[in-house]
Amino acid sequence: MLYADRKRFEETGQELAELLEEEKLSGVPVLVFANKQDLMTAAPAAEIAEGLNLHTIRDRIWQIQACSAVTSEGVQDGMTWVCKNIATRKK
Ligand SMILES: Nc1nc2c(ncn2[C@@H]2O[C@H](COP(=O)(O)OP(=O)(O)OP(=O)(O)O)[C@@H](O)[C@H]2O)c(=O)[nH]1
Repeated sequence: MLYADRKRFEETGQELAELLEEEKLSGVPVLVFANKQDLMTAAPAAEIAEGLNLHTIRDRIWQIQACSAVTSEGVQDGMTWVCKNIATRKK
């Protein structure tokens, strides 16, 4: 997911919250890539986490990973997190 537009954080956060209510996704870990970090204009990961209200997620583990698809920085770290946490499903 790419979030470049700060005005849409609230809307995106709402959509994410609705998605996470889906029964099939119950307890499934959430990883958000804060992409485009090679650009000065990119919102920092902390700002995205705040904007999407990730800190209100209590029913599963979640992570926000700063990355750049252009330089590939952070991409591997995010995927490693997925591999480590994919089997953990909070009941
Ligand atoms: N500088 C930079 N550009 C990126 C990065 N990731 C994607 N882009 C560029 O951003 C543009 C949009 O990429 P898409 O994959 O179409 O993403 P999108 O979600 O449809 O659109 P955005 O809202 O721009 O994220 C393309 O020109 C990509 O090459 C990145 O990490 N850094």
